[in-house]
Amino acid sequence: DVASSYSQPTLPAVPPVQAVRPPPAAVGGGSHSQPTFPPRAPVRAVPPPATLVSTATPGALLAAFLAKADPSAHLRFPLAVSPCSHPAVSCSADGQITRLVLESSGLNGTFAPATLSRLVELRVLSLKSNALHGPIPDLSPLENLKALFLAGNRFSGPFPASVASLRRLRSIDLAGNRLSGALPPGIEVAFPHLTFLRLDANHFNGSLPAWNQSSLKLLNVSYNNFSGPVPVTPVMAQMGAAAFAGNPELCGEVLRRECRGSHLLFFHGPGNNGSAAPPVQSAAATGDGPQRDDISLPDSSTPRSRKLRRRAAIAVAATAAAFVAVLLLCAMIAMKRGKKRRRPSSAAYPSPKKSAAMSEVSRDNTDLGYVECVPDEETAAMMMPEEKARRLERSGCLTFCAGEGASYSLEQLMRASAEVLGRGSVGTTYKAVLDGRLVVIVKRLDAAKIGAAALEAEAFEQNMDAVGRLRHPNLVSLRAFFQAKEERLLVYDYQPNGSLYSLIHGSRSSRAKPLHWTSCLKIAEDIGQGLAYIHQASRLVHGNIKSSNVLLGSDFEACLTDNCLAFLLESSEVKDDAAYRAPENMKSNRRLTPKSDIYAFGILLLELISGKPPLQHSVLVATNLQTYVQSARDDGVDVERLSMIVDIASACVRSSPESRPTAWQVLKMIQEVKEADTAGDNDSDLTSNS
Ligand SMILES: Nc1ncnc2c1ncn2[C@@H]1O[C@H](COP(=O)(O)OP(=O)(O)OP(=O)(O)O)[C@@H](O)[C@H]1O
Repeated sequence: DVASSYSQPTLPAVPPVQAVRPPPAAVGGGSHSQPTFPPRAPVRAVPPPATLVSTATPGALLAAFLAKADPSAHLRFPLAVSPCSHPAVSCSADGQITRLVLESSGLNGTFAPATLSRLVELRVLSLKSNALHGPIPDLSPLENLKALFLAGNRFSGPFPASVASLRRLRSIDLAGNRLSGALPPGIEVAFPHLTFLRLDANHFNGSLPAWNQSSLKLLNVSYNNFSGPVPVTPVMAQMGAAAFAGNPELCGEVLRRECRGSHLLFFHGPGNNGSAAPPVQSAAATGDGPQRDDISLPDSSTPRSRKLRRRAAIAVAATAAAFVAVLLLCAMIAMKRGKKRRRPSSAAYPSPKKSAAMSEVSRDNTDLGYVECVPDEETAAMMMPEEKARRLERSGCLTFCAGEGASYSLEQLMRASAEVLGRGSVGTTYKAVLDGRLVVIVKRLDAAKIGAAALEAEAFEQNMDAVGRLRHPNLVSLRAFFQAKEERLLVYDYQPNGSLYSLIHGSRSSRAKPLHWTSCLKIAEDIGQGLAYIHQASRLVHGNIKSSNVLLGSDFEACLTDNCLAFLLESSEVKDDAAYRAPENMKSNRRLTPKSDIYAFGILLLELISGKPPLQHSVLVATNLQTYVQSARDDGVDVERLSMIVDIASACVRSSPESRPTAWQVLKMIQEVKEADTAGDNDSDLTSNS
């Protein structure tokens, strides 16, 4: 029994999760009943970059950049007119570009050297959430740059040394790329004003620098291959263990993981040759700073540690003072506006049936008289999520998640043209187009379906804040959320290629075959990656895994959506898809756990490889799953490998939650089958697609 042998405790207890997906390839391979992928759009007709660069006007430099970054001219950027008139661009009085925000714009080429890097007046550059690949070019001429957001692309190569020369940088976000190698020496002191640094979900290795500038409010290096002790500086200790998670070789007291060859968890960072040194107490441990239950550091009374402690206390006090000041400011603005505006007490939570389009959302919310608290874009780009949160009044604010720059305002969101995509278990889903360019998905929660408890403002904000921090190539990102008195909206990335449900069942006739075997393995691995990340990185529960909650991204990568809305489902009488519901959750008052996600994943796996609808529990227990799946496939898939996947699914759907494998174990099992399959393909004895 493959599954039971895999579920032996041979796997690490706290394993790493590969947060970066492998190169897209498998989905769509083969000729057997595959979706027809859209053909490539024609190449933009622009002069060759060299010609453009030599003229060196901002417009020409931008054109040269787009010629390489957007080879299919997907963006339709109007290059004939001045770029300054485009909403993605801000310019100085003399026409120099100071801000360029091309997020989620479908850029899938490369970042050509000597293009944007010659826009020397740039303050903010964001190319987040595209599919740019290749190295990050030399950016050293951008001496004025304060915010650099390149997260969520496929950049490869080392940490760009040129970035380390940009001393004015305050915000750096390189998360979710394929960057590798050690960080440049001296990077910990390269940016005196650094407030925000995200390097998570890359392939960086080597030791961690000892960042300790008091300005640094957010640091995340999780899901890389860093090794050695996490330096115990007051600033790093305050970040909490999650900031360093997913680096199996990291150790030290911040992670409460003993370093090999050391019996003392006292470190002063790299460079001390691992020798034991007196411990440094973090601000968290002084009781002054935000308390984190995962950090408890030993006491110390050396002069050095006292100095560090004093500094930490000052930093925490300053942060607290700023927090109070901003709250007061927000409250004053709210009171002032509240006096001016009518605030109808009867602003009912509109029924989704009533609101067929976002224009209705717009009318409702205008009447609510919300407080607009989105800062201007440059400020937002440099603000910490915490700072943004401080700007958040209890109602009526649009909050951007996980350090996202505020790339649109609440007003733009409310003005967006929108179409209803469907009515799900927790509300209505709209596809909204902001200012005719940016497409987002807006989910409008329906209080009647969910119940008031889960929508209570503070709990809702806390939950969405946690969900908004999830960033993984196989998860649909929550970008922002909005709450007014009786309104809750969630804003997600738009996924262009439909759902797995449609792919499996959509246009198929009743005699249709299941998806190509290679695609099945790739999709199963993608979902496994996303789920393992949720369980490992955040310790949250997805709560609603099913084929309609797996969407296909621009490269047909499978992405889980509606992530971690379990808190909405638990407290309600929501009618979810019962087939995916674990037997222990059949009662209405259910507590969703990682093991209920695993059960749902098992059902989904069977659906994926058989091409048949999800099996109800009562049918499942009476079914020989091997026969059930094999009878659904007549495409020559190697029987042994097929039965290995069925074994994995069988382990997931065991009645007892304790005996189901973890998401990480499931992922490893799928990857092993996939690797065996690839090796077998090379021997050309598998998966004939007749
Ligand atoms: N991020 C997205 N990008 C593109 N389409 C989406 C996105 N999110 C949802 N959809 C589509 O919108 C439709 C409605 O989704 P919704 O989540 O409201 O319903 P559901 O998935 O059927 O039910 P549930 O609420 O139980 O998940 C579905 O067809 C879904 O594929």
